[in-house]
Amino acid sequence: MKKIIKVVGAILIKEGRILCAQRGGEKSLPFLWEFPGGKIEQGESPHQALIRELSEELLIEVELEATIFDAVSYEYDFGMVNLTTIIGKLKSGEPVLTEHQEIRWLSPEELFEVEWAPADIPIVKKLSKMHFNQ
Ligand SMILES: Nc1nc2c([nH]c(=O)n2[C@H]2C[C@H](O)[C@@H](COP(=O)(O)OP(=O)(O)OP(=O)(O)O)O2)c(=O)[nH]1
Repeated sequence: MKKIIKVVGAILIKEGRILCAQRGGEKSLPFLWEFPGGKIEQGESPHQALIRELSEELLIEVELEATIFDAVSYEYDFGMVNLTTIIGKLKSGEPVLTEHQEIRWLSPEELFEVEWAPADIPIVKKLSKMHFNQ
């Protein structure tokens, strides 16, 4: 039985575009693209973990939707990632890269121009067919 890694990622929307982040080269899944976020710590809700992670890794404050957008599981060689995603928007600050290699605001139809972490594919597929007004 693989270890279960609970992760939460943000689908941050601005002017119809989605914030996409490229992982660093020294991490697991090097240079693949992901939704910014990270591991949920003991006792945290996904929302609490996401607010903490985004303030730590991108130095931003966000407003999150109350409901979960989607959740998927993917078995990597290092463990089973349970990825929960939540839609939100920037409340203050502009993203500052402290861990990521690069960030891009991509429109839904541009999402597959970058190479995503395998766990994210079903979520990215769903988003690529959507349209965001703000
Ligand atoms: N934040 C985030 N992580 C993702 C996504 N998709 C996906 O497979 N993951 C994986 C990568 C990591 O294994 C884990 C997230 O943990 P983390 O953000 O704390 O990762 P990390 O690179 O600092 O940790 P590590 O795996 O190198 O120990 O979930 C995603 O969209 N967003």
